[in-house]
Amino acid sequence: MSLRVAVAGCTGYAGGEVLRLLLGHPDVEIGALTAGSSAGSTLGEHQRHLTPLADRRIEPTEVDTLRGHDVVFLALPHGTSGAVAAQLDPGTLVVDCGADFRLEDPLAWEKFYGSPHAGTWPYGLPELPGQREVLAATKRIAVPGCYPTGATLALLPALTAGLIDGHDVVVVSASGTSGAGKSLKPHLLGSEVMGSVSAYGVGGVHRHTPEILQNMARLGATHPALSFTPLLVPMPRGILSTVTAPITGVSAEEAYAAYAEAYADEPFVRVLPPNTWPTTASIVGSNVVHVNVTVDEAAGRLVAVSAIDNLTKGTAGGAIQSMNLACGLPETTGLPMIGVAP
Ligand SMILES: NC(=O)C1=CN([C@@H]2O[C@H](COP(=O)(O)OP(=O)(O)OC[C@H]3O[C@@H](n4cnc5c(N)ncnc54)[C@H](OP(=O)(O)O)[C@@H]3O)[C@@H](O)[C@H]2O)C=CC1
Ligand SMILES: CC(=O)N[C@@H](CCC(=O)OP(=O)(O)O)C(=O)O
Repeated sequence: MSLRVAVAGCTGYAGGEVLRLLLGHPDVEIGALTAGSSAGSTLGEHQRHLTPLADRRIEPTEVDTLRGHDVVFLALPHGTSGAVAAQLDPGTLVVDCGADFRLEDPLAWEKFYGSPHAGTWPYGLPELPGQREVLAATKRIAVPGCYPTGATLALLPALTAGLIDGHDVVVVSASGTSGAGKSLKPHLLGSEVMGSVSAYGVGGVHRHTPEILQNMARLGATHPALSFTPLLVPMPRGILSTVTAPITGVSAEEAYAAYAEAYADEPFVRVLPPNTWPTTASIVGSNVVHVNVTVDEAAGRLVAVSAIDNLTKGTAGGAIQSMNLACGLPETTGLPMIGVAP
């Protein structure tokens, strides 16, 4: 099979990672590359690491340019995907790396994004129960946010195995700076970021809060309640999430066994050996998630930790994993399971 694939937003971090992975995908031919103000320049001027595509000319993001492809990846700012997707053929697979179609509740969308809700597409997290079947039958995929991917995969076995009920979940996630995109932001200047860790979106206001809650409900949380705090750390890639929640009558060994069983057949999720804790350095550049869990007996809480690469499993790798399912390809096709170290 050779899928002709277009990437809109090819000069950004998400679009660049989609292209890095597509270049290693055996069933893909790279078609149109589009962006905004960069149209007319070559990809090599923006993505020096994508050497095989360095001389490719970037086109404006127009529907006529994106038509005629089997798959279109949208890696555009929030709020721009809906108008483009609406004009694409219903038979074209559209994979949106942005947030526009992730949330089911229009009120939650309006509260956290401050714009009208564009709609809801099948959610591109294959590890959710029943989701592989949904993704195999769709032409529209909403790629999860990077924090929701890390937090949800840290929580999944605890909720599906009934270790916790989800009424008091605390998530603290430390992210690398690429999560914020390439555009210039004063708080991301080197002098501001280097040598410092900072909290932001504090107090339940980060826009990934409703997305994590939506996933918790889907995993069986009866009264989902979440406190989510993101941290910005001076590294380019990676997210380390710690998740805690009240637990009663379950030992650390039982919690570990539940996680090991839940993820035994997942190609991209590895539960580390007991008392070995995830590090972002181990998964950078790969589509792999490292997870572990224990019970803090004194606090009466389950503690789970996950590490993902925000651009790979957290965006582009997850997007291609879902594309593979939607195109009837083996789910792991073209996706790296090997990180880069040191
Ligand atoms: N970074 C991450 O970890 C993650 C990002 N995402 C999502 O992916 C999307 C892109 O994010 P990211 O790559 O970080 O952002 P960047 O700012 O790095 O890139 C944005 C891209 O969109 C293009 N663009 C901007 N405005 C327009 C426009 N009006 N019309 C057409 N193209 C436009 C830019 O082109 P130009 O160079 O011409 O301006 C660039 O290619 C966002 O929706 C984001 O939420 C999702 C998960 C994680
Ligand atoms: C470090 C950092 O700034 N991260 C981004 C999240 C990036 C991401 O996954 O989010 P979307 O796809 O929803 O934009 C943020 O907190 O806004």
